[in-house]
Amino acid sequence: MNKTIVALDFSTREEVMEFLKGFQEPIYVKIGMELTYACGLDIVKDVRALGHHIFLDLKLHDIPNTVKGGMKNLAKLDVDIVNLHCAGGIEMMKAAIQGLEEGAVNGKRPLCIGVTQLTSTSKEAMNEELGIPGEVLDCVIKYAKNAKEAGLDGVVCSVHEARAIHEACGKDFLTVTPGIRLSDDSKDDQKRVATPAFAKEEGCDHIVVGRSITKSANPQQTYFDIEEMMK
Ligand SMILES: O=c1ccn([C@@H]2O[C@H](COP(=O)(O)O)[C@@H](O)[C@H]2O)c(=O)[nH]1
Repeated sequence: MNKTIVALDFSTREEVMEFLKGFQEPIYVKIGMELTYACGLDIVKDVRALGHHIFLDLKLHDIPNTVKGGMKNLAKLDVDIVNLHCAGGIEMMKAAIQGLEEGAVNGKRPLCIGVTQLTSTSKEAMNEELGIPGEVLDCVIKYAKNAKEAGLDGVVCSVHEARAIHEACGKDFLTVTPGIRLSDDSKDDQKRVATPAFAKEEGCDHIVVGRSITKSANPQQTYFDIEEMMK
């Protein structure tokens, strides 16, 4: 199974198809809000038809009944992974799993993972803007434990929290880590960043990589280089 999940943060179907043309074998891709809001959920079917694995990153966060209904419909798309915000609470996460089970295709529901704290959130922003005191790690672990209690399959976190999450929630509890940068000195919206090599060291199950691949001079080569680093 590919360790790298490529974030298809494009705004047109043409850009997606052009990018995927470079891959003869199935890869793991992430379809998020930029692409979904531009192309609708038809893009999921188009990418699936090419044989790629899909993490549908729509980060649901609403009252339990609404999330349950939303997840029931997402399950029918037969994607591999869906997600939600752990901040919605345990009741909401349990409802999500119920919805996924009700919508499951051939009795198999997508994996469901919870976003703990966005990798663009710093300690300062979490404390001062979001009003959550303490260390990011403590909040992330608390949310991961809640996710596990609710029956989720894993969480989205930064590389820096993956090891502690596996210790707290078990090695089979998935850690999916965005905020991947090829050098330590990159400065953009991501705050809790790490290299693929460090992700491997910390035992992350999957890394999510967007711009470092899609905006590189040779995206396919960059993808294969990163996959090699994760082996
Ligand atoms: O905490 C999170 C949750 C999701 N993401 C998503 O991952 C990619 C990262 O893209 P880069 O270009 O590699 O920064 C993007 O689609 C985010 O929506 C995240 O970054 N952090």
